[in-house]
Amino acid sequence: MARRVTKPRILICILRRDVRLSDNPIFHHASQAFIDYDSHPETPDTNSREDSMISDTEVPDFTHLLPVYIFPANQVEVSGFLASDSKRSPYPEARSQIAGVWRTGPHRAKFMAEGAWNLKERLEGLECGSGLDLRVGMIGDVVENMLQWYAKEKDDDGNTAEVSAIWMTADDGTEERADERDVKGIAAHYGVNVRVWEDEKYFVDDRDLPLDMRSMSDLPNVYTTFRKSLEPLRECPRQILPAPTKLPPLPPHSPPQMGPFEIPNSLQALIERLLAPLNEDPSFGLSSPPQWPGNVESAHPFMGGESAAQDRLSHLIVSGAMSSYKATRNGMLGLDFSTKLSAYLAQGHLTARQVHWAMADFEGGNGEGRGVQGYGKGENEGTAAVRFELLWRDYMRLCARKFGSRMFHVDGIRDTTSSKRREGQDSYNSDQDQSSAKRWRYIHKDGKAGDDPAKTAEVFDRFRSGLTGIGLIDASNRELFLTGYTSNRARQNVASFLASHLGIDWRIGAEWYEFLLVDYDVGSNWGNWQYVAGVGNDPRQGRVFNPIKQALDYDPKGEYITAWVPELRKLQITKGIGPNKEEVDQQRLMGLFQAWRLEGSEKAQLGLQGLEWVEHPLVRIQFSVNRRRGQGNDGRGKDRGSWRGGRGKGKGNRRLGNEEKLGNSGHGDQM
Ligand SMILES: Cc1cc2nc3c(=O)[nH]c(=O)nc-3n(C[C@H](O)[C@H](O)[C@H](O)COP(=O)(O)OP(=O)(O)OC[C@H]3O[C@@H](n4cnc5c(N)ncnc54)[C@H](O)[C@@H]3O)c2cc1C
Repeated sequence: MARRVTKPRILICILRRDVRLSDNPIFHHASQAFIDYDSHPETPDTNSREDSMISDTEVPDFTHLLPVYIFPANQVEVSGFLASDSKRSPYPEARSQIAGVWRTGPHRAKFMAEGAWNLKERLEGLECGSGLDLRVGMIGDVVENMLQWYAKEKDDDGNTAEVSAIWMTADDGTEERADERDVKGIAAHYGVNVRVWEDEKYFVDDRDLPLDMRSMSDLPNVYTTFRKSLEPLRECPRQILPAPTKLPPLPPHSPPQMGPFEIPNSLQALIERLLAPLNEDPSFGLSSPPQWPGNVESAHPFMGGESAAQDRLSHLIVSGAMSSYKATRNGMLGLDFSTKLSAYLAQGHLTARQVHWAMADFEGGNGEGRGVQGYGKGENEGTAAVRFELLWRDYMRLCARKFGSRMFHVDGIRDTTSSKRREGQDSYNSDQDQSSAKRWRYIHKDGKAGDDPAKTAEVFDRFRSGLTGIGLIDASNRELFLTGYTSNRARQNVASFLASHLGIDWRIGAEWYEFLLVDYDVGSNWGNWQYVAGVGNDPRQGRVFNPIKQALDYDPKGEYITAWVPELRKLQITKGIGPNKEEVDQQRLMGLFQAWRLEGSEKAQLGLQGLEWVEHPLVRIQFSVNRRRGQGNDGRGKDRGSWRGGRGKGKGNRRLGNEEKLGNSGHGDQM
């Protein structure tokens, strides 16, 4: 049907962490409104829309849709996009507040670029003239630039194009909410209406939360209480919004990228621009950065984007990995011990309810996975455990909404009374004047813990480089540096080690994770760090992970440690127990877990003698095993041998062993 010839009226959609075509409220409603309008241009039929969220008055009158994905300059370093060497970026470097590390590292920058590019291709593939513009800058600046440009620009017929509305999806991070306020303020100045849609990438839709929880002050401070209020979890998620097949076309003209930046026109060039400033110092400030060991593969070799996310989800169903998830989720090596969906979920390449419905179809026998064990047999242990974990993610997100900048405070979210007192204050840096319940060691100031910030910085450097001398911690930090991923089990140990064994301000660990994680998510990262550091919403405070016992339980053959710490590969940890029979020698395993325990001659033979991390580990954890022959460990925490855990030398190293978190029982508040 021919459209009325009129000046273009543009709906601008700002995309942030909702980089997908399917199950995306913005694209769904833009498509619905457009199709309705296309069939009945004079009397748009708003009643036919599926979702009651959108009312007649809220449907903007638009002829064109301009989706825009913005790399935000405060989170992603954008100086690589400068149009020439002589230009200077108007933005400060995108570095963290305390440790001064990049906020977005190479793994996630690449993943984000792949995600945005994939969406661009998917939109262009609809063949209705749609597409995606990529921009860099602060979100408010980009929007202002666009509104200014449209206010001045004439189209081919001499008409000024008109921006009829701006749509974006809500996000719970403090910076993201500030962006939303900026956009609203700027748009109001230009007389443009802004609609911020519910963020629908979570397991439980906000609109379905129990009434008393909608006001955040009533969000339970304990996950179990939250979960129980929503069970049965399988019945929680809403239906998926279908991917549109037709969208309004891009406007005839769109504002160019504002100077001094320019946007390249291929994915490869986009990635190069993002990585250019990071590549100036590939050691990222470390004196001995981890090097790729041979013969090991990344546990997260996946590329970003909605298409890759759907492929991964489908693989998890048809391979049976989703159904075996409960048994394997505490693993550390390989592709399928856990879902590896976190990065897709964090960037909004995938929604939690898409994961739910893929599993529900399998459980109901009407989806993929025919022939796989459990097909058509309802919820199984694995699929139930995935739902349980997805709800953790929801909970962390709601905590971020509830506690705002308190998520970044050294005392965490526990000190809620003083948090109320200090409401409105940027508490990220307010530790200067607050008395912490715990004395932390800082790298940026004297923490009054008898420490020296310069020394703490050295210790932090060794921690990040995987040179602490504790095998599990070193393997995980090297893996993280090199691949952008490390398992949940390893993350818990690493966070606990920094906060409890080393007594270092947990926030610099969280900043380091923010920099490196491919799946970084503000609520999940800062919430989990707080939880493990003992300043978050763990109902049992003061738990400390013993990385030796944890290694014994979850890496009983030392495979994970030797994969990432190749210096230890030649250490023979088995002994003969009969003709052609071998078993792991627990005493030698202890040498793998902490190399300082090896005999001098053995260290010399293995080339370990004289290495700082071997001779002078950051912490020595006294731990011995007394295992009867033949009583092995099944690698999933079912250790039946006896052991004695003792007090280590590091400060803050308290209540090791018995007080550590439960194994993989799946009970209580375990993450
Ligand atoms: C110190 C620390 C920092 C963390 N930082 C992040 C982060 O920045 N982003 C992030 O997504 N997760 C974070 N986690 C949680 C968890 O480690 C990862 O979600 C998980 O390891 C990702 O791998 P997966 O997708 O294979 O997880 P799976 O084990 O397959 O779990 C399925 C999904 O459930 C969710 N999930 C699982 N565990 C948790 C949890 N403890 N908290 C919140 N969601 C969870 C994730 O979305 C995950 O993709 C952190 C955990 C710790 C201890």
